[in-house]
Amino acid sequence: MLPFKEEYKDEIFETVFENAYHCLVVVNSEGLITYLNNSYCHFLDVTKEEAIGAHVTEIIENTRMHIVARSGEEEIADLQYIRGNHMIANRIPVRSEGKVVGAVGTVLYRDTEEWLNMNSHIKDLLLELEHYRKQVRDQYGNTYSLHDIVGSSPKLNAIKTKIKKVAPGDVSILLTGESGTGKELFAHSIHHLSERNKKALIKVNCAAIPENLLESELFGYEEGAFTDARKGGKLGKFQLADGGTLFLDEIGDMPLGAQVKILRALQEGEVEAIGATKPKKVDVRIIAATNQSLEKMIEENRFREDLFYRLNVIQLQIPSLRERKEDIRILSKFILDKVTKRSGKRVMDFSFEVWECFMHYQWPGNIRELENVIESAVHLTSKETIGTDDLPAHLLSEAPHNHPTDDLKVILEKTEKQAIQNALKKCNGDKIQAAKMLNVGKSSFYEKIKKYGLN
Ligand SMILES: Nc1ncnc2c1ncn2[C@@H]1O[C@H](COP(=O)(O)OP(=O)(O)OP(=O)(O)O)[C@@H](O)[C@H]1O
Repeated sequence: MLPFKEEYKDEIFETVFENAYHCLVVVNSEGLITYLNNSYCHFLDVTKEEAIGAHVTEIIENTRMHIVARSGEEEIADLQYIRGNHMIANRIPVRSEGKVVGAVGTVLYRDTEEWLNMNSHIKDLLLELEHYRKQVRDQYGNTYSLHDIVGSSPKLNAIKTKIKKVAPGDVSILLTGESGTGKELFAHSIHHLSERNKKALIKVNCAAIPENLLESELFGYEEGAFTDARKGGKLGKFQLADGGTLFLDEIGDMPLGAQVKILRALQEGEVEAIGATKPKKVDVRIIAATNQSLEKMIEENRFREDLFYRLNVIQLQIPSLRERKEDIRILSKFILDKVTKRSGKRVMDFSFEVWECFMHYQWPGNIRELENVIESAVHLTSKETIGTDDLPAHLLSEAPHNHPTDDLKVILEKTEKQAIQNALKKCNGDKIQAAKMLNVGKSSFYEKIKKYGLN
């Protein structure tokens, strides 16, 4: 084949790039746009002047071009949501002398009948997927991952790191911690991170099931096993969790009789439904949780030592809220956002005094109590900012005041904390500005914020 004449090169490029139906973008290795064709400009409603030189993330929604221009790994036929449409994106790295120097991206966008049909087909499929996801959520309860666990205190981060290490295995995990610290949330994230996440996490609240029903709840029964037995029998929680995870909540409330049966099921890997003629193999991972001291219960002969060792292969102690006060702010904001979205009420923030109160209160009911306090305050308040008059009285009685017996160090610390809080309030939470206002270095300011749990 004869090569094109050099003088047609520009025309060819012009035809291929500018008059193409698809959208085309080129970025350099820093992710800055070096070229955007007319179709794409038109679709994004930007001019070439605005786009060229800008970082691609500022111009194109959900783009990954800057990532490909760095990683050098091409991405073909990726679904990308831009301006209300599901587009098909290809991202191809450009190399020069073995080095990645940028990337070329195309998104398929043809304003034709087929594309519109395909787009609505995808929308339809996504709706269907959401429908099934909801069904799964309704059937098995919500599923949560580590991302849903709000907070970044060193204590919480240490638990998250440990969870990432132990979740993939099959070992039993015992979650201990006061009521309301989030044990159930952690159980979900362990399941989510494990290889069992395609199967269900089945929860048994050992405290909520009457002793005489526990066996049939856990192991199920066969048709005709007893007078009220349902036609066709009933699967137990162990069978439902087969291949997945069984979460035994409030394990300390499990009666001794049922403890023996659970131990047998775990040791032998099989369960026998009531009225069944032979046991059936089950493969479950156990996560148990308790807010009681099982060691103490063993001493009092209320919990079996052999079951304890079986469950306690890895123990994760979830810290109370008062042990990680650094998380109170972010948790409160997260909860406020959740409650206002649900209630539709416009409440934006907490007053300075409320923060003060939250930081001094001991939170015996932990995050569940924080949720209740915020939920009731949102309903009670008539302002956009929750004030102390929206809080229950017992929270206020723990508010701080200088004690006559405080030594100088304590008084200085209280004053320092107050000054930092005031500065942060004046600067709308902007730490760098607040540090400047108080004339302290950035790193020492951050240390103090951490020390006083103000982040
Ligand atoms: N880190 C967190 N981030 C966001 N929400 C949290 C967090 N920890 C707990 N919660 C919320 O607090 C509430 C109580 O949590 P959860 O039921 O998991 O506690 P628990 O330790 O299992 O309590 P109990 O021992 O009483 O069963 C839930 O609504 C949960 O979503």
